[in-house]
Amino acid sequence: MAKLFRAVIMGPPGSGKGTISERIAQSFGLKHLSSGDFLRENIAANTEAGVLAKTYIERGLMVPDHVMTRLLLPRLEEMTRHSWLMDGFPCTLAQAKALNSTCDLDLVISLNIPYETLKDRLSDRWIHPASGRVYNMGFNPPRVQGRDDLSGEPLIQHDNDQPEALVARLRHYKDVAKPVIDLYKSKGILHTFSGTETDRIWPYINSLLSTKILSRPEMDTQHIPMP
Ligand SMILES: Nc1ncnc2c1ncn2[C@@H]1O[C@H](COP(=O)(O)OP(=O)(O)OP(=O)(O)O)[C@@H](O)[C@H]1O
Ligand SMILES: O=c1ccn([C@@H]2O[C@H](COP(=O)(O)OP(=O)(O)O)[C@@H](O)[C@H]2O)c(=O)[nH]1
Repeated sequence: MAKLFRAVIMGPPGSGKGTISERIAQSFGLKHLSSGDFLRENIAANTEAGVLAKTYIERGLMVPDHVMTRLLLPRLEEMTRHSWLMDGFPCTLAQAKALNSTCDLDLVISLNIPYETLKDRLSDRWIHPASGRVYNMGFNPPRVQGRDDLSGEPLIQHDNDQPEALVARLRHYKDVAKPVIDLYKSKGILHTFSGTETDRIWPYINSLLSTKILSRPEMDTQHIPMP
């Protein structure tokens, strides 16, 4: 049986984590796990963690680490038979350390995208709140303007995707992500991709994952030591 593969994708808001995660999930058959989707599911189901998380998200704040870990780690522990890619978690060093105690990651993808690009993308990002499906008027517009392709329900924009809120969000991301990135760098599993277009970054991510995922079973049978 092919060895299980666990990866994380990191990047500032608008860097394309969701877009790239979907492509990875489709091309490599990994499960795409999203912290935002987990939170939305818990909010919809009125779980204790969901009710608590909602009070932070509504104020545009990050959900505290202990709520995030209590919510996500049990879900990951259930996924012992699946390969997965996690998008949106860990965000902080405390979350990364908690994740570390649960599983060994094979790979971390970090997206490094210029500010102007993030600003342009986010000011044009439209979201279907119930599913978390994301559109952009230039890049992947909905079939009917302002409506979700699958449900036909209205799309919304988030206030904190507008340029006024973005500078503070990016500063916050840089502050909290730096030690997480340093941690994964020191473990030798960090791969950083820079650029302004997902379509141009994607071939590099695709070929990296092709080598990592396809070579693993073969490496196991031949007992080639990992570098
Ligand atoms: N790992 C996390 N730690 C703390 N809070 C989180 C985490 N992941 C998500 N959240 C909370 O859930 C909200 C929704 O997350 P989600 O990833 O869907 O959207 P987002 O804030 O628009 O992020 P992005 O713009 O990077 O896609 C976040 O704004 C934040 O309040
Ligand atoms: O090359 C790209 C990649 C993404 N997007 C759009 O940019 C926004 C942010 O992408 P995503 O939600 O995937 O980023 P995340 O916040 O998850 O990192 C969305 O409206 C995407 O449709 C874009 O215009 N060009």
